[in-house]
Amino acid sequence: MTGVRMSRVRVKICGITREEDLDAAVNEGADAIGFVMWPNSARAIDVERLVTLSARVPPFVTRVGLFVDQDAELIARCAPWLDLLQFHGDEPPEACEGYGKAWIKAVRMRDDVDLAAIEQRYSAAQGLLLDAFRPGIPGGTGETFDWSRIPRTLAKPVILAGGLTPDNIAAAITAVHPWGVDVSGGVELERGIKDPVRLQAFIRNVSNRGVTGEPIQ
Ligand SMILES: O=C(O)c1ccccc1NCC(=O)[C@H](O)[C@H](O)COP(=O)(O)O
Repeated sequence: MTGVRMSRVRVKICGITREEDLDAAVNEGADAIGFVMWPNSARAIDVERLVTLSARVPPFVTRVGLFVDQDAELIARCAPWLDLLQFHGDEPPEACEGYGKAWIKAVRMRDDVDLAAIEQRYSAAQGLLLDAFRPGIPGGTGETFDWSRIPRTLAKPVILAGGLTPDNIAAAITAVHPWGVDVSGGVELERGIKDPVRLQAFIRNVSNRGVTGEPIQ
């Protein structure tokens, strides 16, 4: 049987801290690389490391910087080394703008979250990254959430995150039909250290799916 490939699901590998992990992700075909600039994370890098790692990213791979309610001055210092900003805190929309970069809004899927209202409020965001909610932890929890809570009616591209692994990614794509997927802990040996085997399996398992979640023949 020949499958019709309508589109492909984009993959972001998040929490990159080392050159070898960056190279492995890029060589496997990652569309985007995430750098955690929030200093309280075990996956955090500083601006100096960002400059070094960012320079290693080839053309057509998106460099994404993650921020959690951080100073405008720090974000502005990072921005020249990034293609896209990802905001995980309570930043109002105005605080996400003014850096000359496209940005996405990370939304933690608390029980009472109103995605339609968030989409309206953050209307200038390029997409919504939907992640698990755990009190006090702004991201990278390694936990999934109930994917059926994501309405099909959102206008913005959805990036699915939270507890994705090589084993559940096919089911996640089938359930959500996301524009993209984002993984950190599911491809790690330990925090900030990626496992090349899991990385390869994750990206290959995404690449084998179209937007319908059906295998591509
Ligand atoms: O990874 C972190 O430590 C982190 C800290 C603060 C804000 C965001 C963070 N990560 C955000 C990501 O984009 C993760 O990739 C996403 O939350 C999924 O993580 P995981 O559940 O481990 O795959």
